[in-house]
Amino acid sequence: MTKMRVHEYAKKVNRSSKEVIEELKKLNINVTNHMSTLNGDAVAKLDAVFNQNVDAPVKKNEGQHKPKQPQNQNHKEAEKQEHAPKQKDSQEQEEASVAFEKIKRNKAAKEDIIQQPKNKGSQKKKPGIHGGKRRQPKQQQPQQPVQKELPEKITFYESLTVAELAKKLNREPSEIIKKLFMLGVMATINQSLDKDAIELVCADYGVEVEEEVRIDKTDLNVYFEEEDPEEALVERPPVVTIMGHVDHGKTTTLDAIRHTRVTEAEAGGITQHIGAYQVDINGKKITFLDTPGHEAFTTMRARGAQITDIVVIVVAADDGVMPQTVEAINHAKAANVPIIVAVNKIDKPTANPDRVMQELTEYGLIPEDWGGDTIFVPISALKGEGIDQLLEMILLVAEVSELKANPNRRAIGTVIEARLDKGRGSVATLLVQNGTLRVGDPIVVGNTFGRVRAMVNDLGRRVKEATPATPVEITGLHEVPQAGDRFVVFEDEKTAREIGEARAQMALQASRAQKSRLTLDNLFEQMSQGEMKELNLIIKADVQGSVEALASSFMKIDVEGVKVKIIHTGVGAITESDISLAAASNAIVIGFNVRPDVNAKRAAEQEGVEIRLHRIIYKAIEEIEAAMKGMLDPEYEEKIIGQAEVRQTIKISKVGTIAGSYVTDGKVTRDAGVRVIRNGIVIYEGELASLKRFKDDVKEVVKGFECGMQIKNFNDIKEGDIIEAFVMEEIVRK
Ligand SMILES: Nc1nc2c(ncn2[C@@H]2O[C@H](COP(=O)(O)OP(=O)(O)OP(=O)(O)O)[C@@H](O)[C@H]2O)c(=O)[nH]1
Repeated sequence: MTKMRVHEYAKKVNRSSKEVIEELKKLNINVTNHMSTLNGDAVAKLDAVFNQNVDAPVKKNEGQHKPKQPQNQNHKEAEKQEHAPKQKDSQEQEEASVAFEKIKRNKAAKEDIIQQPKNKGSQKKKPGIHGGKRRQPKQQQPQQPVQKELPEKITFYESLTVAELAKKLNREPSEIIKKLFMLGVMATINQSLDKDAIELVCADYGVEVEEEVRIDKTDLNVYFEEEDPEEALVERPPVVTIMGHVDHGKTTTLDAIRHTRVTEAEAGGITQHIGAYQVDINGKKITFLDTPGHEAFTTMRARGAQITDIVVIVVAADDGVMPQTVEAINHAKAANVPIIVAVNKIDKPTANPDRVMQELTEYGLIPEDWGGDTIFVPISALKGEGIDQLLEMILLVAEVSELKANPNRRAIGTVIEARLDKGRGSVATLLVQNGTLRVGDPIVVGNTFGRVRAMVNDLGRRVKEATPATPVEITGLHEVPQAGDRFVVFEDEKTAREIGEARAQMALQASRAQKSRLTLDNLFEQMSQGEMKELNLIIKADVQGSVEALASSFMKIDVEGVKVKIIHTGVGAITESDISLAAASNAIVIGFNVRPDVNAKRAAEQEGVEIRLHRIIYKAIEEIEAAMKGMLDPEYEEKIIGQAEVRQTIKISKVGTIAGSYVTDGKVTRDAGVRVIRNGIVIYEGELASLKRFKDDVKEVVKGFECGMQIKNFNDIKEGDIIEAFVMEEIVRK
């Protein structure tokens, strides 16, 4: 005789658990709640009460033929008809609920085999689900299917369906479904399981799981994260940026370094400004970024490119620490880059290097002599004094930093400068950060791509390759990239083209999305940024009189010096040409007693043109005025959309309490606000953390269906609680 729980029985006879419990009380059978187990005797007695076929068999293979169901199933069908919501997904919900029913019954019947969900045509496809070739239908030999060994480890990408997971684990899907059920997860064979569920099942089998991470080839940052084997790494030159307050001598210092330290052989070369240069000190190179100031440094950083290894802060000894000195220190600190202080202009009689050092201690830059670890080098950039020491110190800091790169890989790096040259096309200075860049390399730079046609170094000489930390100017790109863009060399031109084109496409879409049209909501913002002198309006109304009345009233509005300008008026519906005019002139369209036609509506959506419809003149005026003053607050009112009854609570560690509920009225939506009502009293108000049908997150659940709800920051949910769902609806301005 079958044992089952009260709620299972209630479901079977299509009654509420409460009714069943009441009947049981009448029968003098003691139960505590709907989770209580009923023995066969009790079930038989209840069957008699509820007119069930005593011992109605739960057929093992009923899934094969849908109509052959136990009598009670007809009740279910009837119930479903009754509650059938007009929702699109009602079919799915029904199917899911049939499958759920079956799992429950089969569990109750302690069956070994759980039927597959009764999806359309699933009977025929069944062998396919098992891989197609293994044709022996498992149902025919339910005795003891030979179990294959469990794998030690499985991998997955994003998610797996129950069937896929079963295959990976060498288990029958039915077994997985059962296991999931035991673990509190209702699932059907084709349902996809998230990471948590997969891990739960695998942990239960003692199988290790690993989520595969697939690389997005179009994301250039990915190539920067690849690590090189330790043995492939060799020392590379440091990349240095010079920062400091205006007129403290950044440019003079950069010039002094450039002129004193260009190697003998290269001395004849005329240094070119390509945005960076290298100097050679006894065989060791240092790369200087030739764009002094913070802007370049922060722009690069803002774009995610950290290319500087050491910052030299130039402070004039006759002037001391100034605002931009502090700014420079903060930038370097934020980037976690070591700082060397060059105390400049020591040739000046008014120079007071000690004062500079003293002042800098306030910012945590303490000289070694005073017990700190910041290197201070007194220099006179103008006279070329102290430059050697400065360079030596840079090399010392570089050595401590152990800067390394792998020259034997495809190059990656960052754009330092780029421009369009009349004769040569797109010209970009690239700093190779890792690998070696060669002429002919297929390359993606920012959102453009190409092949390195020619390469010129900082001395204006043509070179064939550029090793790590070397700046070179290249030609051969289709478009001009931006400073701070990253570049990556690819194995072949085809890949570079594909990735470059994909990136260009993505950038285009992003920029389109960004190009925000004028709306009432951003009107004030645009006005306050001083970008707007006039507010362009297009007025369409039902009669000429209204057009004129509106136009003259709008013209009188003057907020913060921004005037309303009527660029077009007309009688009749809002048309597509009104929209294109609005789009071209960044205007808002006001419709008075008229509506946009279909094409206009579509065009407005596409172009992001705002249309405001009104029926009362003063409201139209008020709205525009309020928008210009930045006082356009949306108005909301609350609307109760549904109610659900908590029938069961499930505690999941680390997650919280899930309220297994039944929607008794209206609907519950994922984004609705919720109130927990106990004995007619609101005990909590908040929002949902999750709304699920079985294992699936859903947007809404309608009357007559069960769902699992979790309330954000509230776990004190109890059986019998009522959950009221409400939304705040914006009142449409008329
Ligand atoms: N006496 C003396 N004057 C210097 C020294 N270094 C720079 N100067 C002078 O200080 C002035 C400013 O120098 P720049 O190198 O242009 O300073 P900067 O920091 O690059 O200035 P901005 O580019 O305007 O931010 C120039 O007139 C230089 O000649 C130095 O060591 N001694």
